[in-house]
Amino acid sequence: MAFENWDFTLVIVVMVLTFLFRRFLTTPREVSPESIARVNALIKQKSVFVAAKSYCPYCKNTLITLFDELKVPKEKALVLQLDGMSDGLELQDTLQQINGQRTVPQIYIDGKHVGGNSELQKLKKSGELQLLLKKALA
Ligand SMILES: N[C@@H](CCC(=O)N[C@@H](CS)C(=O)NCC(=O)O)C(=O)O
Repeated sequence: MAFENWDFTLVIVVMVLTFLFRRFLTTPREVSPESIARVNALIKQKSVFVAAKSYCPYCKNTLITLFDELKVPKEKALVLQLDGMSDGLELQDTLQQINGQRTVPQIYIDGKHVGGNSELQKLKKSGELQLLLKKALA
């Protein structure tokens, strides 16, 4: 019994150390200026830009908020599912280089970085998101 508890503790310790190592000691891959220019152009291509991953629940929530609740017209938005793209990792590295955020979703409205789903939901609650979208889609 006592051993089982130690096993569990060890697993937790390894998970925490792995997280800390990945979070603080690994640097993102170098990305080329061309890649930065390409991603900046993608961000500005439509009024709304979302970089997502198909299995990500935060991304699903963001897409529901934008398209189902706030009725953003699909043609006004560029949604990239990074996990379905051969250069998805490079795009994610480049986004991280541009705005410092690693996680998805990454949301831009009118070319401006909004953040992830939690920031989007906060903006929706305050009513700011609706105003931002109204301006961006006008
Ligand atoms: N607080 C973030 C959480 C987002 C998050 O944790 N996303 C996960 C996927 S569900 C992620 O990006 N993990 C790293 C990765 O996929 O590279 C938000 O609200 O957007």
